[in-house]
Amino acid sequence: MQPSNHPAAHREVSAADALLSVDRLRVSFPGKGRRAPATEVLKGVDLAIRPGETLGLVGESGSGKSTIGRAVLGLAPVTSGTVTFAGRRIDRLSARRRRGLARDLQVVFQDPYTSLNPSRTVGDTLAEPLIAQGTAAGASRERIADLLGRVQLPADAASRLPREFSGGQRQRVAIARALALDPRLIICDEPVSALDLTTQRTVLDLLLEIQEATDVAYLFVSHDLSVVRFMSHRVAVIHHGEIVETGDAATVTGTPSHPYTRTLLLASPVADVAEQRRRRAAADRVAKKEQQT
Ligand SMILES: Nc1ncnc2c1ncn2[C@@H]1O[C@H](COP(=O)(O)OP(=O)(O)OP(=O)(O)O)[C@@H](O)[C@H]1O
Repeated sequence: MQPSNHPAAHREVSAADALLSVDRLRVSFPGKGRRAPATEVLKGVDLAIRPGETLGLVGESGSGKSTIGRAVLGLAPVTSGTVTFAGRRIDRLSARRRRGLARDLQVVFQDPYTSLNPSRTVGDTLAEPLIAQGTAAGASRERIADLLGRVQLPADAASRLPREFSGGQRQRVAIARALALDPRLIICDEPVSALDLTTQRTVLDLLLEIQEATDVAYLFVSHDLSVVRFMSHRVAVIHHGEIVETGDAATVTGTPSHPYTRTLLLASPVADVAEQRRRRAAADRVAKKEQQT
């Protein structure tokens, strides 16, 4: 394998510019049996995101994408390394301080069918973070109407239950909940993979519109290179728990320098058969050249 170009690329974002910085992050999960060895899932990951920026994180299933998001949220066991948000270390926060961080750091999960409480109305779901942060009931009703408008759901959605909505509409509710406290960063963990193609596009467009209006930053996790290319300013590629390539989205997804990214690019479906042939030919040429050297 070609050496990673990652350490140099990580310096694209200086510590002073970063809203989120993940440095040499290692995460291990304990083995299943008493004697089973621990599995190291993240092996020294470095990432940085600027305010208002989307960093796409792409890699195949099991590569460790969600674990990065979960570690940032304090939900995965960090063995070593640091996570810094807005200049403050957040990798070893107490539960109370972690709750305080919810104002600035939110998440949208993959599955809109399990991420919403089925017995709570949409209005109650949206009120929860507002009330937890001390917003008065009257002000939160207004805010809920505003949030529903922002995600293009009707005002009467507040009195309905999740089961009355389609997958795409539920994901809009999850996005509205994430936006409730005007966060600075949202971790979007495969936010459209459970949706059909047309619905995917409308949800992605909505996320872009929200970013344009609020300057929120996204860590956008997906196994789908074409979705990541569409959404991201910069892209990081993860393979077996290591970042193998980072750079601006057009370069990483158009002329990748790491063989693994080229494999991902070939696996990414394109409607144009001629374009797919061109990609294959280009990849074959690079592979031949590498064999010769
Ligand atoms: N709580 C856990 N305990 C043990 N192993 C875990 C745990 N969570 C994740 N893993 C393992 O860590 C590895 C990375 O998982 P992760 O969910 O981060 O991958 P991913 O790239 O997001 O893949 P996918 O797109 O399929 O979710 C997998 O092998 C997974 O089985």
